[in-house]
Amino acid sequence: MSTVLDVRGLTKKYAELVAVNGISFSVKQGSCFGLLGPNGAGKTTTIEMLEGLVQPDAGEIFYHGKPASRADFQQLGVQFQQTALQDYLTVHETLKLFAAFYPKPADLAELIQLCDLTEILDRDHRKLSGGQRQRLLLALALVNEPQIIFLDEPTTGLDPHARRNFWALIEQVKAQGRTVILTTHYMDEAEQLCDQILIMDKGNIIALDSPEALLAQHFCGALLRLPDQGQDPELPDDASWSRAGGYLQINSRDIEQTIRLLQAQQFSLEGLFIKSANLDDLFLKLTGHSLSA
Ligand SMILES: Nc1ncnc2c1ncn2[C@@H]1O[C@H](COP(=O)(O)OP(=O)(O)OP(=O)(O)O)[C@@H](O)[C@H]1O
Repeated sequence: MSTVLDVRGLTKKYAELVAVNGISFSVKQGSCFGLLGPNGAGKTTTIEMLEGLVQPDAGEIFYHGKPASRADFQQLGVQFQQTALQDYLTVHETLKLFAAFYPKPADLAELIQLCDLTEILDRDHRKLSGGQRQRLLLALALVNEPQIIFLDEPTTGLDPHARRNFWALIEQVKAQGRTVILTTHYMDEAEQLCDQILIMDKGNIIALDSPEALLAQHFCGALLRLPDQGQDPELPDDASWSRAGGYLQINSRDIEQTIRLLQAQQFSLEGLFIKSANLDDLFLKLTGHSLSA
């Protein structure tokens, strides 16, 4: 897979605040790249620099191996969280309006089928459900046939069924060889869709790799969670533990040995819960708080 986007030392300052602090990463064609981080981490500022909307103070952006140009920015597909659409237009009219902005728009019939808009073509776009609106916004972001598409929290506020439908749609967009750059507050979404994730905090990269590699680097074995009983556990060196949200969380390679040790140390096992680590746990470990919306 070739590299479609290469970012080196990207920096943005607002007065004394370093919103993005010299970050570097690259994105492969046809992959889904997830940008995650708590509020104020610098995700939006980063995305806006990549989209050509904000001028970096330092660093370089390369699209397809060349310094980013105006033409590159114009060829991006961008799905905003909030897009002001023309009132009183139907879904079909809105699509046609957006298509008219571009010299070589996508085939609208194909786009309508891809984004599953056939049933709602004649509906006023203000009367759509959350999932339908997101599918329309995605179609609008694809109308200029972009090879790289930016999605800003595309499933926020959708019900689980609509989120899963939207994920299937993203998979189809990826299968067409397009590259997806996604910001999300949902860890399960990142785990499901992203080939690579970048976790930011206070303008810096705190983790960058595939979800599987990051979980393997930071966790071994399973996670045991039990209600915090105010006592510190004594565990072997290869186990680690932390306290959060009224729970004691232990990452241990040997579950049986850990349970025996806890019992020997007079911990009650009532409420004990064992699970494998996911990106939520990773986020909590790296930033000290959960990202779950
Ligand atoms: N135009 C601006 N002027 C001054 N400060 C700004 C501006 N834009 C962003 N910031 C600051 O830069 C930091 C990074 O903001 P940014 O919006 O990039 O974070 P984020 O990770 O996208 O957060 P969120 O998840 O809340 O959208 C924040 O401290 C924010 O207050």
